[in-house]
Amino acid sequence: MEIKTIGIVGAGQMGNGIAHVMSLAGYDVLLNDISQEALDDAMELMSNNMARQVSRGKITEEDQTAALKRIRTTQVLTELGQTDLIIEAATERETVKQAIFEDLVPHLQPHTILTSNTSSISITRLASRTDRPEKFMGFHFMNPVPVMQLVELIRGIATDEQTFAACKDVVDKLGKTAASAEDFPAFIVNRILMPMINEAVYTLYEGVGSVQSIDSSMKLGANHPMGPLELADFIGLDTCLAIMNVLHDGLADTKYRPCPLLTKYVEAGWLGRKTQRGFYDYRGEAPVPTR
Ligand SMILES: CC(=O)CC(=O)SCCNC(=O)CCNC(=O)[C@H](O)C(C)(C)COP(=O)(O)OP(=O)(O)OC[C@H]1O[C@@H](n2cnc3c(N)ncnc32)[C@H](O)[C@@H]1OP(=O)(O)O
Ligand SMILES: NC(=O)C1=CN([C@@H]2O[C@H](COP(=O)(O)OP(=O)(O)OC[C@H]3O[C@@H](n4cnc5c(N)ncnc54)[C@H](OP(=O)(O)O)[C@@H]3O)[C@@H](O)[C@H]2O)C=CC1
Repeated sequence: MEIKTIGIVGAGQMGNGIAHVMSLAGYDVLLNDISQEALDDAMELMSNNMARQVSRGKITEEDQTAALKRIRTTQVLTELGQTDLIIEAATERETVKQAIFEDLVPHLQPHTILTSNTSSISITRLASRTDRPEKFMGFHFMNPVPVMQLVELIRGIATDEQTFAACKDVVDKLGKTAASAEDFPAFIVNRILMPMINEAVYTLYEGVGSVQSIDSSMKLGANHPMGPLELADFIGLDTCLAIMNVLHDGLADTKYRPCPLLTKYVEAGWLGRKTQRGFYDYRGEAPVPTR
């Protein structure tokens, strides 16, 4: 079955990036969020990001105009039932995702494929709450979506071959590279990346280094494009903590214990770039370390 229309749930940093690349690849996109403000912000951000791509010669102005025309927004989740493929990219909380899929199910066409952009949560468990576990899988983009080459594709226990092939075809049409991961907590990228970020927070917590020295060390000493604390702020500290909790609960090993300092930042509402404060304070001209 050929996929033509894509529904995206959640217009945060991932939802807007996914809508951006899907529309440029020629798909009709219906973007949903509970907040009209989030939908308006996403449209503005996509327009700005595409304008930058135009100015760098990566796409033409015609590409940008045509892509933006292919995106519709809605606060009514059930309208997404008319699309061929749904990618859920709402907050990393299992109860939120389950409620979204439960609301969607009665409104889906028989052929609609359901996927989640979850960073860590069991695909098999999410699928089991729907009417179509065979047409359900993980479709995990990396941040920032327009720049990062990888998409992790995760089969749940019941995912069928046609569903996997249809999603792989979409990844190919985006010009990105698919990696297949088994359905275990946090899959491949976050199973490896998130304990490193958590360890960087422990390094800060134990006073081994400051925010600046930890980030500089990993940038200059290990050639990482961003330091681990800068990257944590970029991902969102709430998302980082949620992933560590899934690893800790799902693998029952103390080596995945979330650092209490990470928990404290999240409890303070200091979630990183999206709230303007995390391991750095972004409210001034240049980011200032908060420790
Ligand atoms: C948590 C999960 O579940 C999984 C994850 O996603 S984990 C996170 C994975 N992501 C990473 O590890 C990102 C690590 N960081 C990087 O790779 C780089 O710092 C970065 C690509 C984000 C920025 O690179 P940089 O060189 O510092 O900055 P900058 O020059 O501004 O950007 C590089 C290019 O990306 C583009 N870019 C950056 N953000 C963009 C966005 N949101 N949309 C479109 N283009 C963007 C820039 O326009 C620029 O393009 P050109 O090459 O044409 O100039
Ligand atoms: N950040 C990252 O680097 C990556 C994140 N992911 C995953 O992508 C998903 C989204 O993350 P991200 O974009 O960073 O998160 P954000 O916090 O930026 O965005 C989440 C969006 O979902 C909205 N939302 C919450 N509940 C609902 C709902 N019931 N229906 C519709 N929209 C809803 C939120 O609205 P409001 O703000 O009003 O609550 C918000 O606009 C998560 O599962 C995350 O793990 C995957 C790869 C990388």
